[in-house]
Amino acid sequence: MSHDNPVLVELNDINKYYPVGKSTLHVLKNLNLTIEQGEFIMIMGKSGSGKTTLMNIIGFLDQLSDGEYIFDNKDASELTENQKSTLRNEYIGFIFQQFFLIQSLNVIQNVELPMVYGGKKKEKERRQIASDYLAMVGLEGKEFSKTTELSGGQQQRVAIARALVNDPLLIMADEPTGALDSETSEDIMTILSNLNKEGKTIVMVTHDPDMRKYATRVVYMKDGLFLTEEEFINA
Ligand SMILES: Nc1ncnc2c1ncn2[C@@H]1O[C@H](COP(=O)(O)OP(=O)(O)OP(=O)(O)O)[C@@H](O)[C@H]1O
Repeated sequence: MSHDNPVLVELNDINKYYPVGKSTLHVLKNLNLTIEQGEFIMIMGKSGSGKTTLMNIIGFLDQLSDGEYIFDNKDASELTENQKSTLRNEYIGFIFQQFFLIQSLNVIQNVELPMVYGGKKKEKERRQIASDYLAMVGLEGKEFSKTTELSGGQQQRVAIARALVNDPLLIMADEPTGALDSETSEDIMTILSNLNKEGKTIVMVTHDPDMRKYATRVVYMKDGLFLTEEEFINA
């Protein structure tokens, strides 16, 4: 891996504990991870290994218990909740297995939403940007459809467009193809892979080894620890 690119994410010795009854569950164990701009990181591991917890910490959806998190040269521990939600909206685009589209809004309104929250762009500009991204993911003509009228693959395309409209530094994708058939999964992965080739940094969680071919780097997890590929195969 080259070290020419700026570092976007730096996790130093982070731990995450969850209280479970009277005891605590140690979910992430002294993890160190550096992500440079332009990488496509695939976090692989079985159910319960801690992938989603790690993603949630990187995406400012959850707090670490201890350790240091530097995002885009900003120390997360020094950010207020308001600063974190602004950062989440402006710098990070989220894609989830279950799409999480808002059914009471049509397709283009869903895609506009992160710009509405951002409050910086006028309605006409928002509409134009949203429609450009919808065209980019192959959904031209579906702008005013209900989200419930779309196939799973189309819904995930809407979610990808929504994740992109604020031109985020980082795309976080948690099992983005988990609810899709294999052909549709490949279409979605081709979109993500092309975004990465154009320079977007992507972190994706999966338990599907076939997805590794899209990554520039694979991170293996088991029981809250990072393993080498060899350790992972033998585990
Ligand atoms: N809020 C919580 N409170 C208590 N335990 C939790 C909480 N969230 C997750 N855990 C536990 O932390 C561990 C890691 O969970 P996590 O969801 O990060 O794993 P995962 O690798 O993403 O699994 P999956 O592939 O099933 O989503 C699991 O043992 C889980 O039960």
